[in-house]
Amino acid sequence: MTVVSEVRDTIALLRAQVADLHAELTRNQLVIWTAGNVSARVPGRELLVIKPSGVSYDELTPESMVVTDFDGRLVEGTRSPSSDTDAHAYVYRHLPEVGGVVHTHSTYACAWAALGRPVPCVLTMMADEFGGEIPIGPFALIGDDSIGRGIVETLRHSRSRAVLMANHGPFTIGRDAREAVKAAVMCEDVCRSVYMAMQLGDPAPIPQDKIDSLFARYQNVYGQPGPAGPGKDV
Ligand SMILES: O=C(CO)[C@@H](O)[C@H](O)COP(=O)(O)O
Repeated sequence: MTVVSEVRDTIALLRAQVADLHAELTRNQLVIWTAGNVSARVPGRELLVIKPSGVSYDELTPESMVVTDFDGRLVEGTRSPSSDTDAHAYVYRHLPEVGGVVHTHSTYACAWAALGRPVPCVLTMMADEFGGEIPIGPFALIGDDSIGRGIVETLRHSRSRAVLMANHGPFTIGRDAREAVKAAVMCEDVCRSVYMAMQLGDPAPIPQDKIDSLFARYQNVYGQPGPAGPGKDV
């Protein structure tokens, strides 16, 4: 029995979930052409499911998803994995609580990334979802561990599920892939709202104790009780 066959059912579910979640990127207008990707950790294994590189979102199916190890090596599938696979794998290797990673080039988040300016916490939704500002990560070139390292170093000591990699764009994390997609949607929305606020004047910061209180409520009470757990919008 191979390592993959032992988790075949799990991988089948993740292939379907990851393929479906790419449709959320287009539905929420977070990507153009093929510029963005979603992945999911295979629980208990050093494996991840991610989209193939450069394939149109319309063509993505569960079968076209690929499985790689945490060195980005293809384990299952016929196509080359996303060019951001090394970054996703680095996050899974170093942040064990993370089950999903998303990268997009959404417009407003990229505008903040181009400025290299963190997004200040001036909206309750930011406090809810990100627990504070959305930080900027270092400039890093694609092709080795440097993007992953920048994501992990920035998010390791932050409550934020989003980082804007300088001159590049947003990477988001979650306990699963759906949560990481939600963070990507909310990241773009608050980047747009705060940008608009700044056209009108100086947005008012939220005091730290209020941010803490909003974050605690949203993470622990919001949503439906039950197996999905608090903070899950099932
Ligand atoms: O940021 C980049 C390239 O700069 C990537 O996110 C690509 O734009 C999408 O890559 P694939 O997932 O299709 O390889």
